[in-house]
Amino acid sequence: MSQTNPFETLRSQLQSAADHIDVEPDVLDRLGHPERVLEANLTVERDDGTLARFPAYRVQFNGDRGPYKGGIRYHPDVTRDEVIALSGWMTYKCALVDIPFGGGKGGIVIDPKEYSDDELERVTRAFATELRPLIGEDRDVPAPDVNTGPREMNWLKDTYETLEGTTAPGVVTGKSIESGGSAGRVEATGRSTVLAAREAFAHRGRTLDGATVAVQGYGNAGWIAARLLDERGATVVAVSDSEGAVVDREGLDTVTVKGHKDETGSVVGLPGATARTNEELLTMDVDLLIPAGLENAIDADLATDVRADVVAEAANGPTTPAADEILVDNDVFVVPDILANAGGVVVSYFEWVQNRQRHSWSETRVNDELEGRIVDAFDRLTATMAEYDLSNPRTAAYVTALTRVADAAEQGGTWP
Ligand SMILES: NC(=O)C1=CN([C@@H]2O[C@H](COP(=O)(O)OP(=O)(O)OC[C@H]3O[C@@H](n4cnc5c(N)ncnc54)[C@H](O)[C@@H]3O)[C@@H](O)[C@H]2O)C=CC1
Ligand SMILES: O=C(O)CCC(=O)C(=O)O
Repeated sequence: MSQTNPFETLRSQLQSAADHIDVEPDVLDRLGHPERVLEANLTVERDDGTLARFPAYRVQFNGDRGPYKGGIRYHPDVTRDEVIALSGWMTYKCALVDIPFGGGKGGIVIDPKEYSDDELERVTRAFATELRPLIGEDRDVPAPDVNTGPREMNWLKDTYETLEGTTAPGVVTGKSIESGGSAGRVEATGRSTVLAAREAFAHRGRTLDGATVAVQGYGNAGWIAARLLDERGATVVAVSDSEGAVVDREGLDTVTVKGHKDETGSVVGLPGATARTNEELLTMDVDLLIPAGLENAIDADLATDVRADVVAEAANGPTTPAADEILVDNDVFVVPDILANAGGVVVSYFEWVQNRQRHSWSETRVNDELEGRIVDAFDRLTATMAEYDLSNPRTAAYVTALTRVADAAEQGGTWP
């Protein structure tokens, strides 16, 4: 698998859209780079009394449409360019689904499996202390991403509020319900992936009922997508994580797989299933493929062997630009990440609104409003494909998103 730099991927995606709209090269250059990058070294005491150092980043990519918004990732392979790319994707994702946020992202270079819960709490609180001058309900609003969830968001909020001497629940989203989180936020990313896949199938005159599905990555996004597809009558035939894949052509019980992963740490070894590699999963003969792991899962070499009709990108940046072209040439409909996984940030927006209003919505209201946003964004995507005669859905998504960000920047007087 080739390791394309995600920041180059982002710039290539923006260029593909700019080729079809009236954006000057200097404006494109500006909108393809972050406004600022915080680089910190978190120093934390380990349980044995020694010190450990963790490089950490928070990137504020663009704030022309509202406060910077985006998750925080804990992973040993986090790099500065990766976090920049992720923050850029957040900028264009928020614009595409038309919520009043800019884009940001954070990351800590850490393998959380190697640390105790107490150590992870100290790391998170150390990061919150570094972030304090930069974040805030109207400035920059973090959220969960890979290897983080409600627990880490609660710690971030608590540290921020303690240091500021106030209550400010909207300073982070993805919190637990008890700490001001929203109903439906944990499921939102997987839910939007399924809604987007449903729309893509409908666009091709098909339904999800009876469709076969492979899901790469069985974390928050992947497992929820798999479970909802299972509930909607699709057959999930393969799932994976970083350790490998398991396959059952008769269909996996998604809840049983989750239980096995919670118990053993991996989907691998699931009783009754056949072991496969991640590459084999990605090239299986299925109707729907959901990459829900990390970037660069589908490169050009692998793309030629992808046999799914629809790819719905739960992960950010799973398809390299070269692979994207091959998939389009092979008539695979790829629902781009900035639409398919936008449910996470859309429900984060709902959480932020509820926090600002000191009010809470029912889960039904959250899910209904999420569905409306995703369906609208999908309709806009297909309308843009038709209007500009585009065969690549991702280019259409960026045509809309880039136009909105460029308009906001220009009208806000970002440059003379
Ligand atoms: N959590 C959220 O709200 C959102 C997450 N995303 C994206 O979804 C993707 C997954 O994030 P989460 O589910 O939140 O993370 P997670 O930490 O809950 O799960 C990640 C899963 O991916 C697996 N994985 C990692 N490397 C892999 C590889 N090389 N091959 C196969 N599986 C691999 C892990 O084993 C784990 O099962 C990321 O790209 C993230 O940026 C996007 C929007 C929102
Ligand atoms: O919920 C959010 O604010 C951001 C989630 C996220 O990091 C993403 O969409 O990639």
